[in-house]
Amino acid sequence: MSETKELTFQEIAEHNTKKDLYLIVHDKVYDCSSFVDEHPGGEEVLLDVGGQDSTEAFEDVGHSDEAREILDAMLVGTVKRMPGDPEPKSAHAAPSASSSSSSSAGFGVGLYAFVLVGGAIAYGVYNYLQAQQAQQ
Ligand code: HEM
Repeated sequence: MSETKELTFQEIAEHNTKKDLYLIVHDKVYDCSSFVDEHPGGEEVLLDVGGQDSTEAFEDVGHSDEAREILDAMLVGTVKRMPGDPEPKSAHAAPSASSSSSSSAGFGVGLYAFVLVGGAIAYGVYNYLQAQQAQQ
């Protein structure tokens, strides 16, 4: 079994049955046919992503190092990308990029709120002190 074998999306997509099941995880191709019956998460989830990129599904579950070792043992090759093929899926790149921009936006809104509330309190205190002075 050669680790440098390259398979196109079309070739991989043909392996989508229980007896002949290829999955893509992080642009590597794995033959999971022998593992389907043993998967602790059930065969259904593996068949759902058979012949497709299952990187997100695999990473979302937070699989253990043991799961990754099992995966390594089933390696058959890498994905050969052709024009028009889907982009590699990364479970982490998109959320981290959007969360950093939303957190900076959140900081901006929080800063405005802080200035407004602080100004209102200062104004209230100023009025209170003026009223106190007027009474004396
Ligand atoms: C072919 C690649 C996969 C391998 C080698 C694999 C292996 C494993 C292993 C060893 C476990 C036991 C817990 C652990 O060690 O993390 C597990 C659990 C699980 N897997 Fe996978 N898995 C694969 C793909 C998937 C995919 C694509 C899904 C889709 C959602 C999935 C869903 C689950 C779920 C839900 C559990 C938890 C089961 C439970 O705790 O009841 N797995 N997997």
